[in-house]
Amino acid sequence: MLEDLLGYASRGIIPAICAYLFLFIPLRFVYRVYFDPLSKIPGPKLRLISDSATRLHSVITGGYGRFVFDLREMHEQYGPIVRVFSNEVHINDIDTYNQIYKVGTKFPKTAFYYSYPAAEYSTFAMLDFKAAQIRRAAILPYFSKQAVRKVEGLLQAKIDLFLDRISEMNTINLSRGFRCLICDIITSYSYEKCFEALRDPNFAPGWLLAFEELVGANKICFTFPGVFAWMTWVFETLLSRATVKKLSPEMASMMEFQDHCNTAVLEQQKRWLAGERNIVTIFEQLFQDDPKKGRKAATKDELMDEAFLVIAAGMDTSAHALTVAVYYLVKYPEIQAKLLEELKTVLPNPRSEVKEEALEQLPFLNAVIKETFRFSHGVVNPMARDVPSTGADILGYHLPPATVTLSSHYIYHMNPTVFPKPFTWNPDRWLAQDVRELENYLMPFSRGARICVGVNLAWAELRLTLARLIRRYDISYTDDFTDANMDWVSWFLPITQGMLTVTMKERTV
Ligand code: HEM
Repeated sequence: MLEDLLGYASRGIIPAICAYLFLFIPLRFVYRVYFDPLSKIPGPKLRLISDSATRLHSVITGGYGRFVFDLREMHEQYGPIVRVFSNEVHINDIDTYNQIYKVGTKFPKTAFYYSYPAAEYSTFAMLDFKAAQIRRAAILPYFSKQAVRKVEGLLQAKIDLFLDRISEMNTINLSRGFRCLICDIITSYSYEKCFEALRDPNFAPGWLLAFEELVGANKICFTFPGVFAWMTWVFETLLSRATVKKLSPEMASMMEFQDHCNTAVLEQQKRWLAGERNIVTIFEQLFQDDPKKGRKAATKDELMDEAFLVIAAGMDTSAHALTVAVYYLVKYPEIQAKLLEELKTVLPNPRSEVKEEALEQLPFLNAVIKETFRFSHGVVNPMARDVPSTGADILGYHLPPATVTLSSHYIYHMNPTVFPKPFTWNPDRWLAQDVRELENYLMPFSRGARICVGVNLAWAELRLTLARLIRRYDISYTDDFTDANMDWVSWFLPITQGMLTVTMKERTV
């Protein structure tokens, strides 16, 4: 009986698979290449055989991590718009970028690319314009320039600790040190729960190592977000924490880290609801309804995901930018010397203190940071936005509703016409008479309705940390450091192949 059933099943399944492979896929390929609405858009045709197969291939070979480099070549070959998946086009045209990423845009985020577990209920994953605007409006006041100025003391205190800690170390892993610094700033600033990462003897707390280990999972997370969400659900809901620990200590460590964030924000909510008002938090508005603004108090899931998001969004981005800056300042001593001379005008002694306000006035420091942002990119995977229900006419093609448009900042930051010798780190280019065109092509924080919430905080972190670090220490690479350590691949953020390891000597004058 069972054998009969299996026989019938296999007799049905095998022809179905054959029909799918030898009839459906070839016919669909022909349709995609010659007949569908995107068929006129140039691009490599083989990718159109199967999106899933192309993605799977890139996971196995690591190709998706190099996708942004391939995109540059594709644009050189095919022009400013390239069809990269059956329903996705990548665009390299600044006017189109500024239309898609403007305030009041009609292009929402693409669900497929914004469904990360742990950020599912956060601002980041909100697709609806109105809902996102309401949520952002509740958080943005805590990230305004004035708000960041108010907590400058907190930033300075963490930077003091960082600078003192490195004086105790022989060799310093700066990639990790910067992450610890930024993590402690964000967690203290956002919900009073400093993770004390800077106090770890080697800037290597367990959760940070877990973060690094889990980068491999990014391959799945950013190539097949749905699959990753499902795997995370299994880890979180079906398995006990002890089992997760046995199966994947890294995953367990990450979950513990998340638990800390969750506990901190929920504890704050409890205190706030009990009437306490003297709380350092960026979530105060989210603890309460605001009928005038059409906002309901955030749910538990929303609060927990927002708490995790600020670290996920703010830690590696800022820390990577700091790493890139120091890497190049050590590589080019003459540029570092020029910066040091400028810094001495506001920091007379190696251990002097300085306010961000004074650093804002230093042209070369700000040029160094802009050139650093051009190289660190922020989010480096192409950001995905859907064509609205009206369709869109872009670069001579009509894109039907729900076509996915992709834009990689890397492509703009490395534009050779706007930035001659684009791969040369050269802060002086930002000191030219007219830098409007350069500014137009620099968008590490994205633009418009969904621009990064933490821009002012990130600038303050970069200005204060770089100025005080370079003024106080003479930095050299360790003997085993090589430039290859700083090569990166793109797993949403740029992930370097190794660490920036340095030795430092206190300056005496
Ligand atoms: C150098 C530092 C940083 C860079 C380059 C950066 C870059 C970006 C970019 C490009 C986006 C848009 C992503 C997308 O649309 O897919 C973004 C979003 C966001 N960033 Fe940042 N970021 C930085 C630091 C921070 C910091 C310090 C925070 C807060 C602590 C933060 C919070 C956020 C949030 C909440 C969003 C989501 C906004 C939304 O979806 O509406 N970022 N960031």
